[in-house]
Amino acid sequence: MQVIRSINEMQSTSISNRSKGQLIGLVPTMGALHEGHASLIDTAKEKSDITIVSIFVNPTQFAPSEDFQQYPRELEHDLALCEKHGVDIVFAPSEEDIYPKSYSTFVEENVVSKGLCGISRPNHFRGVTTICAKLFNIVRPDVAVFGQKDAQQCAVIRKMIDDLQMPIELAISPTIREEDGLAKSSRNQYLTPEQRKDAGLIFKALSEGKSLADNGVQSVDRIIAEVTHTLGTSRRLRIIYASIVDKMMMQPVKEVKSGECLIAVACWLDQVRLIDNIEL
Ligand SMILES: Nc1ncnc2c1ncn2[C@@H]1O[C@H](COP(=O)(O)OP(=O)(O)OP(=O)(O)O)[C@@H](O)[C@H]1O
Ligand SMILES: CC(C)(CO)[C@@H](O)C(=O)[O-]
Ligand code: BAL
Repeated sequence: MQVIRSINEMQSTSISNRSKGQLIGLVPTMGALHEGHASLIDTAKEKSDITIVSIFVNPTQFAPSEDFQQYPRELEHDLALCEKHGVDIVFAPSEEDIYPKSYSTFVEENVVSKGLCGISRPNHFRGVTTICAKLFNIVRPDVAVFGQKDAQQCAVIRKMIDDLQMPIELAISPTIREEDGLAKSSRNQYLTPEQRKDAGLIFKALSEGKSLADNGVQSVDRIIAEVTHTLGTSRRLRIIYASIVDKMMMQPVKEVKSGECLIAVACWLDQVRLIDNIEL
């Protein structure tokens, strides 16, 4: 496995591999890798000849009040996981190379990114689309793999790829969960044992909502009432949003149509912000 830190070296390596006809798969990450990331790597390996994992904690997607400084950085552990899963190249650029002092160009999607997390994290997706556009230009992937756990992120990236005619296939990998259903996430590390117990309520609430829909309930209000009721049973949990939206544009729906929408939630578990979703 090769570890590349230089942007120029990553770009020339990819250009050379592409010229040999090799398909390149990219898994963009912020590191602190877990089984969720591992399943994205496995998906990338199935779809490409060369699998590249990028590791970069992207400052532009964090608000000044958020956890950029505190975000876990565990390069040795990450390299071991990548090696174990047969990654060919880890691309781990420095912040100064990605955003030199003179940096001034941003990519912004203006519809899909504005609701849900876009309300409480107004510049977040602008940071995500900017870093992904840069990674796509540097790594030149044929396929880029993202996790369904971040459903709005997937929809925003899909729209950017489409709007900007980027020649990239978007592959979406299912959410990998803990035994009690909690979506695996690097931020789960922040949870105390008591908070970790209450975190299981998020998937419980989503599953109860889905079960109503599976039993023919089409009323958005009825399903959201159930979801918020369950989340409300923990005094530690504060709901940021709980919405039913269409899968492509992330806009609120009036009525549940099976196969077309999902329940998305974000909440504060004390000081830790968690998101999850379930397809209906
Ligand atoms: N449990 C999971 N199942 C599937 N994909 C996941 C899971 N967790 C993260 N991913 C995906 O991994 C990619 C990189 O995500 P990231 O490095 O931010 O990890 P994370 O665990 O989501 O961290 P965070 O706590 O910051 O949300 C994203 O495409 C994300 O959707
Ligand atoms: C896609 C991403 C790596 C961009 O920084 C990040 O938003 C993430 O880890 O989901
Ligand atoms: N996986 C989402 C990255 C973030 O919350 O910044």
